[in-house]
Amino acid sequence: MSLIVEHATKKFGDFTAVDDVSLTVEQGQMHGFLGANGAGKTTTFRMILGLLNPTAGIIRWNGKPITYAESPEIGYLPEERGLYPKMKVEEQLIYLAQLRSMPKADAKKEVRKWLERFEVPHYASKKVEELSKGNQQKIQLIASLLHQPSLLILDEPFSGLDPVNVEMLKSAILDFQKEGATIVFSSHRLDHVEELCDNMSILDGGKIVVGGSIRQVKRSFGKQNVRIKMDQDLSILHNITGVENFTKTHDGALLQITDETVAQRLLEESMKLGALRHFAIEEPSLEEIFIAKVGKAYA
Ligand SMILES: Nc1ncnc2c1ncn2[C@@H]1O[C@H](COP(=O)(O)OP(=O)(O)OP(=O)(O)O)[C@@H](O)[C@H]1O
Repeated sequence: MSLIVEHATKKFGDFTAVDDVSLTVEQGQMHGFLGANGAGKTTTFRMILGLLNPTAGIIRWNGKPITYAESPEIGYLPEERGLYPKMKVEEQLIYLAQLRSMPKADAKKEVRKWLERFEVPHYASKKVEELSKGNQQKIQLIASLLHQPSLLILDEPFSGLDPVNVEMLKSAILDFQKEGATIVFSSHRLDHVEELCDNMSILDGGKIVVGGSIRQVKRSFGKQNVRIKMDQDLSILHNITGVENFTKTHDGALLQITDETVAQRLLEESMKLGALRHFAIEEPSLEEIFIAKVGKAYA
């Protein structure tokens, strides 16, 4: 049950919103889809969902080209609100599950279970518009996974949530993955992607500029960081060949180096300066990789 996007391109008139995007998400994997505003994430999701036809390329689910007919197998949490504001929560969730071929009695049982899990059972007979933004997001997530889809597409699932609710939704999504679902999600928080995903893609101007397993992406980036904790002034270390960036921290310094061999030299030089409390080589963060590849910070 893998998702395969092969050379997908989407043009709106002369404008290319998605440009030759290819990626594979194996069954049970969680794939992080990153990109600044307008990079083409939602357009790619809409093609995967069969809501937009690619101008070129093909999208396969379970080996077959994806069409709208597969929609009961797919769960989608759109970035913009996709719920009826005037309809009551429970009634609406049951209705949406039935649209995806779930029998009413099963839908009712699942709705109760999810409302309990997300600690909102008392909102069952309230209209969606009466709920806070965060609670509407919980209902939106329930709507996307209630019918037990095997492919889940989540566009910014954690937006508008406080940290406690982020954890609640994260654990539900992870449980869903453990049951075998294939998940693609976009987020403006790189730490969420780093924590949850096996693989990732960074989209820029409709093109994938970085893709693969997070470990592999970090390894192939080459550059690493060295964190040093000591009381002496460390700014002289900035002059060592291979030190690309020097940031003074409250307890020492963080240096970006071109490769691991520079770390050895840094260790020797810092030991000459005085008593070393801490010296560690750290892998690059996704934020650093994003800035290097896209040329601006991600947020
Ligand atoms: N129906 C459309 N007609 C014309 N242009 C469109 C259409 N849909 C999207 N676009 C354009 O395609 C580009 C990609 O949009 P898309 O919504 O896929 O980006 P995104 O990565 O999801 O951005 P965001 O993070 O802001 O949601 C944008 O420049 C957008 O204006």
